Amino acid sequence: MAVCTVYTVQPLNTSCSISTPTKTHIGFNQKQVFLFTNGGKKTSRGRFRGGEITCSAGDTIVIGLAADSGCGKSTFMRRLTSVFGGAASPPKGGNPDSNTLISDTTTVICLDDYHSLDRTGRKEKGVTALDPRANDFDLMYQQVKALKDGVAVEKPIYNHVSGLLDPPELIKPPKILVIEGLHPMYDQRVRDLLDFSIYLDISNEVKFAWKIQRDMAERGHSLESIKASIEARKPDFDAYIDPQKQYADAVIEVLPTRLIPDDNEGKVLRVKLIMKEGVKYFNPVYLFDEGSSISWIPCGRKLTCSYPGIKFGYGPDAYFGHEVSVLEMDGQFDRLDELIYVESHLSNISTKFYGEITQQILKHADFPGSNNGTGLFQTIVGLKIRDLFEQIVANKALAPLEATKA
Ligand SMILES: Nc1ncnc2c1ncn2[C@@H]1O[C@H](COP(=O)(O)OP(=O)(O)OP(=O)(O)O)[C@@H](O)[C@H]1O
Ligand SMILES: O=C(CO)[C@H](O)[C@H](O)COP(=O)(O)O
Repeated sequence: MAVCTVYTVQPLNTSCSISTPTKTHIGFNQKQVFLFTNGGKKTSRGRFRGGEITCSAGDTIVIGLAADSGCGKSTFMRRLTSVFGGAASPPKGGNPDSNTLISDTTTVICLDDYHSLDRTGRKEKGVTALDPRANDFDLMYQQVKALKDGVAVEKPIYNHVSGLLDPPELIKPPKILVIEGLHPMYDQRVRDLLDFSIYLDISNEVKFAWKIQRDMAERGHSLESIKASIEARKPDFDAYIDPQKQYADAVIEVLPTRLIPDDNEGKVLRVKLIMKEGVKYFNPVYLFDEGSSISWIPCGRKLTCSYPGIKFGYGPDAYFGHEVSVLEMDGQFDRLDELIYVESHLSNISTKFYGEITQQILKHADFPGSNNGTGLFQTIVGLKIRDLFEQIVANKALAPLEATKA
């Protein structure tokens, strides 16, 4: 009796479907496998003890987060991990300069690890890290695909301290893989692997203000060197990074406030959450009335607002030819606990209990942006990703039942 390809599930508590020429058959949870004849008949079942069995359809969902350097990716990742109830840390006992962060549910890999040229190599060739020629998209694709299919990979490490490529580290397939960095949506093959994608779109004025805050105040760089570094990156940023936002399912756009005329301090922010319509497992958040256009100044009896106040906006729009819903917040909260008032007027936020957004923000009050739309919208996107993940898992669990009915 010939046995056809055998598949199993690598992570526990996941399921896996198997296709034979005659029928789709279903794998099993908890490291158990079925063997199938090439006619599609089940022959035996037992515990998986390792070997050559691989999974035909992995259960890892892949999230892409694109942004320029210094635009809040790490902060966003910390908020996302917290929504899943854990803290992330680098692989235990591994390279201390690893860029990877692992928690119970999520593994965040930094796409800088796919730089094909190290710092000296880029200098010699006169290319920046943003240039596709300095990155290995074939390897990025192969490894993200392998992880999505449930197969562990030996991923390279780009060492930001030495500027060199270090020996690789082992990455096992997680429940949720986040690929963050400069190019998660640049290569179509990688883009097609994404279950959801986000772009952090920080306007030049705000990027400059944040860079000054971090690199001048915290790292001792001069104003001139910060300006020069931003200018040097700009052509490649415009050519290779910025265009990725057209592919994103959600964009968080950060702009200077309109509440203070000619403001150039970059402290008060106007933040837009642009949500694509029609994305599977993603229902955009809305304010008051889905599909209407709303302008709301919540400052009154329930919300303390000092100058320049707070203004919300919501409504339908178009973004790179796609239908989108846009939620906007201009200004900042005086008291974070009063955010509950705003939260209670938002719908489709995918919280598990009343006040979950406010609780998350209060928990991380010290993270940058907790008092404005960046913190609020990053938290909301985190909740939407949790919801998307839970829907995908629930759907996969139903698939075997559906298949047996067929
Ligand atoms: N929402 C925010 N509001 C104000 N400042 C912020 C915000 N997010 C980030 N920043 C500023 O930008 C800096 C970089 O943030 P973060 O480390 O999250 O970015 P990053 O994209 O991960 O950076 P890198 O890629 O360089 O490691 C922070 O130290 C802070 O000064
Ligand atoms: O744009 C970047 C992404 O974080 C970095 O500039 C790039 O990874 C190169 O890093 P380094 O300056 O440490 O050599």
